[in-house]
Amino acid sequence: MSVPVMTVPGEAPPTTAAVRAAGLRKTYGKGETAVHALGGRVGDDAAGVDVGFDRGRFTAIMGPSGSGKSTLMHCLAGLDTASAGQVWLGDTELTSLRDDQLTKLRRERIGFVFQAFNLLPVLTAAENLTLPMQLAGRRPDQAWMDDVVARLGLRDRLGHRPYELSGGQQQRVAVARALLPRPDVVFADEPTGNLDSRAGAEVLGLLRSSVRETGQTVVMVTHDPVAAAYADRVVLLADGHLAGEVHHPTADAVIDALRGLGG
Ligand SMILES: Nc1ncnc2c1ncn2[C@@H]1O[C@H](COP(=O)(O)OP(=O)(O)OP(=O)(O)O)[C@@H](O)[C@H]1O
Repeated sequence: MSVPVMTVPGEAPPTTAAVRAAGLRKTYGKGETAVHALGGRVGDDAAGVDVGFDRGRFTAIMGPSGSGKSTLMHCLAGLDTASAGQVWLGDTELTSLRDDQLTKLRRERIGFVFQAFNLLPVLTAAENLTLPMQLAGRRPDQAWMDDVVARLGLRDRLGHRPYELSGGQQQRVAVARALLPRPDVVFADEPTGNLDSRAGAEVLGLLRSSVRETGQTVVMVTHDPVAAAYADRVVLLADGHLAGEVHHPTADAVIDALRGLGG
């Protein structure tokens, strides 16, 4: 017998993992200079990293410098290959794909927001926004584009080039660019690292509302407990291993959890 799924208006629907990893390990280099960035050494007793990121939720990844946050994100996003273990994006196992298949998957199903905005300086905001979809041979849905542009407060900036925009405006273009193809997951790597606190709060609020209002899945690496408090859940890493979680985080709860790691 199937059980009806009840959703309450205004609340997120029940979730399953949009992206997950099992037994994930990453080692850089070989021999004596090898760095076991994630999950320890292959063959060690300790298991690799098992972690899932719920669909329609905002998750932050935190931990001390060198704990493996970027490595985890890069492996989850198919930007780096795993040394062992598996990564799935929905039902697709990334770790079994060839490079060309991974490139296609990243283009079609993953959105990225980086600390450095990564906008092309010769293109207008509008051209930057639509470039990834054009490269993928897709046409953005006009109503959806209008909605994203309006929500991100970019309507009167679309004809501007990046150097004519503030850092906060540039990052909002980068967020809109990531949201436009309706990706399975948006990965954000220190998205507020180059912004002042007000512009940072705007960008985080936009990521938050994309999760709440459109069910977008967001996974964000950050050092900032205030930024992490915008998330539904914080996953903590230490020395390349999972080291705990904070649900419904406040900045203070995150600071306490990081202190517990010695971070
Ligand atoms: N390409 C690489 N080659 C060799 N070692 C690497 C490489 N990338 C990362 N590492 C090492 O792997 C470990 C984890 O790095 P990673 O960048 O994932 O940590 P992080 O938690 O994101 O750090 P930070 O907060 O400082 O950005 C570190 O010891 C780092 O020096």
